Amino acid sequence: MLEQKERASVAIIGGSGIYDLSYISDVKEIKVYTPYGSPSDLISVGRMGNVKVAFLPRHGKNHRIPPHMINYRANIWALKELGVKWVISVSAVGSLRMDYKPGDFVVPDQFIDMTKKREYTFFDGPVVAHVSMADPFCNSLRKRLIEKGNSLGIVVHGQGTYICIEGPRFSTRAESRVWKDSFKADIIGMTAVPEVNLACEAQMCYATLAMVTDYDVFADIPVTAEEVTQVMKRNTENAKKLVMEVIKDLPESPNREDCSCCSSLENALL
Ligand SMILES: CSC[C@H]1O[C@H](OP(=O)(O)O)[C@H](O)[C@@H]1O
Ligand SMILES: Nc1ncnc2[nH]cnc12
Repeated sequence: MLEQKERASVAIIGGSGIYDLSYISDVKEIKVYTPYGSPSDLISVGRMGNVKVAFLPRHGKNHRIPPHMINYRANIWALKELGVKWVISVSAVGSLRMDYKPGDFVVPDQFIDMTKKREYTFFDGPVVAHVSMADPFCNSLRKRLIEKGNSLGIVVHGQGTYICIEGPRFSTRAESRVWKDSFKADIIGMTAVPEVNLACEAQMCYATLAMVTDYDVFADIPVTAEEVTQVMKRNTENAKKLVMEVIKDLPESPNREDCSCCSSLENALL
């Protein structure tokens, strides 16, 4: 049940270090109720130019929810309730390769799921769905982030495999070696799964703008939470600018010729 009649076509889910979005005007904070309980926080609904935008801080405003305790289903459900079609997730990630440097952005095209105990689906029965995850991130939205980033002179790597660990702890050195050398993952974080899966089930276009904050634990000095937030703070302006420029040019609804996100359930339901 919705408390009000606010709508938005685009949502930004802010990760570590991004708890508000200065570029939104006419902001109203709203509470959205879902069958899965409360989203991570009130949702800010406002405008960027002519586009109606919703903003949700994934960990809550004071970073009080750790990655394994986030109610991903409530978050995605709430955004769907608001009419959201496009979701841009901003996330801090560790790098597993030297050429993806702290401060660079990556727009991942694949993920590897190493999480252990999350709620991964809206389809717990009696309706059963097996949604394709071959290309989990929306290619149309990814392309917009990459091209706009390049035109703004921001370093955006256009490909990457995001390995999602359960957290909240960081990896051991042995684990990091496996992610990097055996699994050939490029970046590491704790939140893309099941956020992206659920967005696919909800037939929304979803892409991650990942900001590299550290070299995980294969560097001499292993990553710390303090390091992640400091690097993120120094680079949030670039993230916000890029997101805003992409949103300004987004059509109200995705074009079916550019991606198949809004028909993801067509061959998935049993
Ligand atoms: C603060 S260090 C680890 C934390 O940062 C990332 O969060 P997010 O993806 O929401 O930016 C990572 O996934 C961990 O949750
Ligand atoms: N090295 C790392 N491992 C897991 N999540 C992260 N978020 C930012 N850096 C990370």
